[in-house]
Amino acid sequence: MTSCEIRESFAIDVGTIPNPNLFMTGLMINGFRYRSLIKTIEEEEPLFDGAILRKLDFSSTNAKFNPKISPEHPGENLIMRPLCPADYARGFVELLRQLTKVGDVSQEDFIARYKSMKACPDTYYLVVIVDVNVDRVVGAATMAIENKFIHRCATRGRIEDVVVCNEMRGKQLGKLLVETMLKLSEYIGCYKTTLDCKDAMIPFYQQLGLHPEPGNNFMVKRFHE
Ligand SMILES: CC(=O)SCCNC(=O)CCNC(=O)[C@H](O)C(C)(C)COP(=O)(O)OP(=O)(O)OC[C@H]1O[C@@H](n2cnc3c(N)ncnc32)[C@H](O)[C@@H]1OP(=O)(O)O
Repeated sequence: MTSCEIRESFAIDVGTIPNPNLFMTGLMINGFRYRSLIKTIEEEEPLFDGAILRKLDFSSTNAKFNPKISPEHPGENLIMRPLCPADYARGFVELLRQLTKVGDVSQEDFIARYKSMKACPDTYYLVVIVDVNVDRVVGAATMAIENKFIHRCATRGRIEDVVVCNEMRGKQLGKLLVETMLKLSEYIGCYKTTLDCKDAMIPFYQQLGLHPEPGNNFMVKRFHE
């Protein structure tokens, strides 16, 4: 490959990524820069096609947003997008510690889990909100899709692991994350979407159109703490 071809590949690849500035850190020697770029693009590979987030109709929402926000415009200096491998370095796992016990999760553990999710297309939708000013993950939520035989081979969604970092709470991001997950599950065609939460969180989810169903119980058997 000539240096000219290398530069051409660089230009094409940079054009496909959201924030090219992040990718200008490779060595100036052509071959080295190209190799470091490829590694970086892998690190920024989204778990799923983020275009789906822009297709969600936020013209009407269960949540009241004031001011209005959406996946495309989550707030000043914020972006919402699918999880990517580089989010480990952006504090994704640390953020989860504000939700529950996480334990030791090395970068290798994280990448292995990311890859196992990525290998199941249309199943795991992990969305993050990133503060681009500080390049940190400040919010996250998951929707897992379960394919069933019942209800004529229906699909259901489960919302999991909703969290917003302490410093960013009260800015509607929690509502935005859950509303996005609900709209996403509707868009995908789920016949229902559920979540488990503590009693204290019921009012939060009720304002988003979720409600406890009389007669339906949440049962659990725990095998580990
Ligand atoms: C399925 C699950 O994952 S359940 C676990 C939920 N996650 C957690 O408990 C982790 C720790 N908590 C958090 O990360 C955050 O407090 C979240 C995600 C619950 C809320 O995030 P925020 O960005 O602060 O919420 P947001 O600003 O959108 O708040 C919206 C509204 O919910 C209300 N609210 C926020 N937290 C709570 C709560 N714990 N209980 C009841 N209401 C709440 C707010 O008062 C606000 O009401 P308003 O719109 O009438 O003013």
